[in-house]
Amino acid sequence: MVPVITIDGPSGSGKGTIARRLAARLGFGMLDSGALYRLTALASQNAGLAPQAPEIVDIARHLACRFDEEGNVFLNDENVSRELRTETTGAIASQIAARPEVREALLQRQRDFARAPGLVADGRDMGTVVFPEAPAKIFLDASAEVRADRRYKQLIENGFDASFTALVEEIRQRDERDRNRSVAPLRPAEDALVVDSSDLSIDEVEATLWRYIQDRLTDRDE
Ligand SMILES: Nc1ncnc2c1ncn2[C@@H]1O[C@H](COP(=O)(O)OP(=O)(O)O)[C@@H](O)[C@H]1O
Ligand SMILES: Nc1ccn([C@H]2C[C@H](O)[C@@H](COP(=O)(O)OP(=O)(O)O)O2)c(=O)n1
Repeated sequence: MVPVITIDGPSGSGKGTIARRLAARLGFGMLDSGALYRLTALASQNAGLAPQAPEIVDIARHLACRFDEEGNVFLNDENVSRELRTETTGAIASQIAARPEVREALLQRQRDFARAPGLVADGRDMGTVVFPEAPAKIFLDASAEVRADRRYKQLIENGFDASFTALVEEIRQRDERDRNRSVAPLRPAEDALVVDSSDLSIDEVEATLWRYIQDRLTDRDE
């Protein structure tokens, strides 16, 4: 079986950053599962649909999207990388993601990303639902204040308008919805390594996870 490394955790915990570093180091592919929920949110908004509209299930099932090597994301051949990262899109993605039938529509597409030589997959339910057999599972966390601060800096750096106070509230709401939904709620898999990165640099997180992954992938080969 293709080795999969799962990285789950709340918004701003550093999943995407660490997933990119680990994938590059291992020469593995990447799945940014949040992007699929964000793409569904964007396509639904473009079609003028509310988050509860029944048509959204079909939109999720037939998403015409593409990811390139530089991290760009395309929806119907249009580069939507920038729109995808806004907090508004994140909030709608979180609402849509609470619907079991939307999650089901995206399930196989996510599993299809597992191809040789391996995959690093980040999201909310990678270790619990999508890849329960993964040999290495990580749950990345950080305090809500630290996560809001990171997101604020990231948005400003990328030229977006952002309010720190609004971000703290948005992150709080999204955490609550993602953790308390009935299907695939955000939680660590029983066999996940939980790392709180509040007081760790990106390099320190990477070093800790690298050791864990080496151990897990070696165990598997024995
Ligand atoms: N350990 C860390 N210390 C400081 N900043 C971090 C750390 N991990 C991630 N970041 C920064 O926080 C921001 C959000 O990280 P990101 O990987 O997008 O989080 P997620 O994918 O979990 O939402 C990015 O600007 C990233 O560079
Ligand atoms: N595997 C996943 C990935 C994302 N989601 C939902 C819940 C999240 O709030 C949104 C956006 O996820 P995304 O990982 O892009 O968000 P962050 O980068 O962590 O802020 O999608 C999910 O339910 N399951």
